Amino acid sequence: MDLAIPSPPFLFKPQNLLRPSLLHSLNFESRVFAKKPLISRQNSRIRAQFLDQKVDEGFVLEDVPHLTNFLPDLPSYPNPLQKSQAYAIVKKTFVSPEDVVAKTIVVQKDSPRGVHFHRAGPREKVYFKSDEVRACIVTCGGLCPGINTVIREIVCGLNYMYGVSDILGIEGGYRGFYSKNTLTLTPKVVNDIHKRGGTFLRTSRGGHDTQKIVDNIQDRGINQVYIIGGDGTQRGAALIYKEVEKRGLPVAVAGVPKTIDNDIAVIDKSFGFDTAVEEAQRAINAAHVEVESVENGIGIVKLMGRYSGFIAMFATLASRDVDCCLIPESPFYLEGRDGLFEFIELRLKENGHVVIVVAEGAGQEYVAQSMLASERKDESGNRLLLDIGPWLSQKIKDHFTEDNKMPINLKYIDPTYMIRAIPSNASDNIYCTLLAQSAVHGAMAGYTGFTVGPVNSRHAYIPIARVTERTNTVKLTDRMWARLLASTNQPSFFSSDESVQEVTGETFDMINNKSTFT
Ligand SMILES: Nc1ncnc2c1ncn2[C@@H]1O[C@H](COP(=O)(O)OP(=O)(O)OP(=O)(O)O)[C@@H](O)[C@H]1O
Ligand SMILES: O=P(O)(O)OC[C@H]1O[C@](O)(CO)[C@@H](O)[C@@H]1O
Ligand SMILES: [Mg+2]
Repeated sequence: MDLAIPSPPFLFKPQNLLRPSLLHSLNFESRVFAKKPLISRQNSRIRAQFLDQKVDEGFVLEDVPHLTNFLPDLPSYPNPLQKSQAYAIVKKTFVSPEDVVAKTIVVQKDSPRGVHFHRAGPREKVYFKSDEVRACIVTCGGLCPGINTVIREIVCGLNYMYGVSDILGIEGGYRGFYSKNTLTLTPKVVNDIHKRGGTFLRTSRGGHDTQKIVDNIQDRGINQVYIIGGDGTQRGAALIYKEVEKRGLPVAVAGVPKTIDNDIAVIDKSFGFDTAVEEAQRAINAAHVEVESVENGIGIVKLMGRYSGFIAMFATLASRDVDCCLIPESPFYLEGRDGLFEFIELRLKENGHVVIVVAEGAGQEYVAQSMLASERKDESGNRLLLDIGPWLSQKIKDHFTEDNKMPINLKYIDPTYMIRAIPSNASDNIYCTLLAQSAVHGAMAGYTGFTVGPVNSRHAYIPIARVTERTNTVKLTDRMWARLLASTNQPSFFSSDESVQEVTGETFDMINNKSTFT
């Protein structure tokens, strides 16, 4: 494939150095380049020379859109943080646009440099005058500890760091844009909200109508939109950003990823997750206390996790009282050798009790088969899950009472909403503050269509599409699941002759094409 090299003056502009658009113009496919260069090695050397050796072979930047991409004449201003007391003695007040965060930090000597994201933080120039900003904040999807902290810190960050005072709250999720009046948000109004669970702005599922939302943004003169929500919400945010771009509006769209399930890709962990895992300990502890006090006690705790078993996995690892953890990514079976029934019987004989943690999305096929249920969806189009908890409890009861096999004492605990309807803990609060401030710095700097989040502990600006293109799930081939199996000593539920690939979630999509249960 021949290399169509743009003229050097274009190439050597510093702002062009690392952009994927440039890589595209050089016949690179930015995202797969690290693994699969589309040009020959010789050509890539030519390219590296042209780029003043700033772009090494295998370096990929996941650029985020900027308002000047479609509004080239947009004026910029010195960042008011230059005069901020908060940043007065910071050594390096501003983050260079060339500071990047590596997606993969465990590498070999000869590995390509791989994918990188812009480091989040204040930029030297901003593209909004403080008194011309009209920002809005919306929260969508399910609840999660820490949403109120993010709202509070966006409001306070805009006001204290950038002198912005015109901030609106959109009530009740996406549909609030076109069906509700707005709330006025000031540091005073949001002062205490981080101490409460839930969302001060309320939330909803469904109701995303891009045209109506952007009409409303335009009508109200909003020029910064902060959207807090999960994968569905971020998909909606991407559509809003695209429509804003199509209409040529000077509106920055910033996403803050929120999900109790920790199912958002790329970022290290979602806010509120640690709080939820901590709260889950209380339920697990209660189950343990109950079953320890009776003969042949079996405790079952159901935790959230639609397609991703992170809450169940981390709650199990943290607790040490859990004998077996069942997650959507790891098919399990009940009967026969190394099945769940055999394992329970063994533990009862050994310890007199057993605690099982089950993620709500685990074993859905089983429940569906036994209930002959048809698929139902919520307003956002998410599949409504069948209740694995009572189903599993009943199956275990039936098994042990059949032929008077063994007298058992089964206690079922379902703390589902309790783990997400609480305020965030201290570390999540700090995390939420960083997310909010990063989002504010990014929007003020003119970035748009981006989401914020920590990548290998460094906060970064990530193109929205990167966090929505796949669901973050527990990889059975990763060490963390092995650590759990080593800690509980539970069966892995796959036999050695079975290909691990078949059960890792890497070869099939857990959402659309569920795994087969044997
Ligand atoms: N593909 C999509 N395109 C546009 N909007 C979407 C899309 N998917 C979901 N939305 C909108 O995003 C909002 C939230 O979506 P959803 O209910 O799926 O929750 P979420 O953001 O994924 O959060 P969580 O799953 O963590 O509760 C809803 O208002 C929904 O209409
Ligand atoms: O009942 P709701 O509020 O729609 O939300 C339940 C779902 O939301 C989640 O908490 C994700 O936000 C899932 O774990 C759960 O299945
Ligand atoms: Mg979701």
